[in-house]
Amino acid sequence: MIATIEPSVLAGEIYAPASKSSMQRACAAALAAGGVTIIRNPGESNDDKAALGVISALGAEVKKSAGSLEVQSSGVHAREQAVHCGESGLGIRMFTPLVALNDREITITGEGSLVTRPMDFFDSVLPQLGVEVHSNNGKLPLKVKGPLQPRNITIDGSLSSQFLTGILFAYSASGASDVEVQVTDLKSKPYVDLTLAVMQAFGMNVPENRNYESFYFKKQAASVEPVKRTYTVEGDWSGGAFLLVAGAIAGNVTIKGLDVFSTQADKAVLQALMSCGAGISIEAEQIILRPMPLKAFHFNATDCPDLFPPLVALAAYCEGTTVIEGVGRLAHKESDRALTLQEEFGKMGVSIELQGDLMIIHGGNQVNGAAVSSRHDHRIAMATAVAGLKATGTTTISDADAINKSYPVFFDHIRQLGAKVKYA
Ligand SMILES: O=C(O)C1=C[C@@H](OP(=O)(O)O)[C@@H](O)[C@H](O)C1
Ligand SMILES: C=C(OP(=O)(O)O)C(=O)O
Repeated sequence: MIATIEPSVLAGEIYAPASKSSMQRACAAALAAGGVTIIRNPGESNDDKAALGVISALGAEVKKSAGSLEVQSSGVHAREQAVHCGESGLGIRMFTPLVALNDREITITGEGSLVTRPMDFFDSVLPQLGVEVHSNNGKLPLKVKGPLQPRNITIDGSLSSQFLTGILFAYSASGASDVEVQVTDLKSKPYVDLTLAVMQAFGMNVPENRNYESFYFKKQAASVEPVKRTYTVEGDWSGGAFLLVAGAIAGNVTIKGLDVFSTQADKAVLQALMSCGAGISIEAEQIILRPMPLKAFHFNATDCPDLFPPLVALAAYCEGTTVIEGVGRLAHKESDRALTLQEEFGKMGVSIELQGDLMIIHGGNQVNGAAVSSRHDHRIAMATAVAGLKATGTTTISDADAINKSYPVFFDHIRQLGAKVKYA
């Protein structure tokens, strides 16, 4: 799909989409905790659909009705020999340890950029937990044969928090008792808070977080009886960040459905918006943005790496030199995002330097509409679209359907806000 964006003035209100981080965790928890779960506000992104496919393959019954899903589960009991994680990094890293609770060999596959993303973690960690693993030199497909046994272990958290999320789910689901997961150099810490919050909401055995260096499952007797529960998927601060930035540069917009008390990492976009002098009012039920002259800002995105793309779009319109820390976190996303941002924004006349862990964006100059490519990275498609709203001339984005990974209605939403956007 090619999307075409013309300079636009935005006005109106919109609900943020469902968070794929919250939705995929809810799927894992509904499977692992057992019982009956009603999931309200379910996400419909490709990553969310993949998660539903995985939990069905692992034994859950999923029934859809308007505005909600019902998931019935008696724990992890695979009924397929293969599970497919689509293109979801969280999906494969969270579900692989859960797949490994089974005592027969199961193949785990993925597609698109996921086949080139690193999974070596499993080669080194799962055998320590009694799991046989075969990977394709640290990449997909994986074959695992459990059952995983929770043991005291130390893992490396520097590449991604997603592996820890998977280990914690699997330990909890397999009755871990008096066992500790130690983690070194953990990055993206708030995502682990979200994992623990979802486990808590599902009545799972939640480990004690000892300063993000150790997660201790205390001694426990029997597991809790499966119950009936309702979980509402949170609005998405990651997708919402694009709407907030669009409002800050191109119009008066009201965004609803974002919980300011969420543990989502990307809620930190509010700090960046405040530091650049955006016209922002944060109210109980909504956030209102209006365009104001913007100034360069300094932001550390080490623990919220998905904010780089919307913040680059914001920085392009901020007078002066913006510095964003955490570039090292971007190499293994859907694309090598630091380079992709540099090259695609470069086509729009936005100069970006990469200096070690720092991204330096020279803002406040004319931003030109241009022919750019998402490189099949959903956040690049959305960032260039937002930048195009205030650019001079037309922006065309090829491979724009990459948005389906996290926010399939993104272009519809900005159109509802008044963006001049065409896609076919
Ligand atoms: O747990 C999650 O929901 C996610 C964690 C982050 O990954 P890392 O932990 O690899 O930074 C983030 O980039 C990803 O989009 C979603
Ligand atoms: C990197 C992302 O997701 P994941 O790692 O789950 O594929 C993302 O959504 O930007």
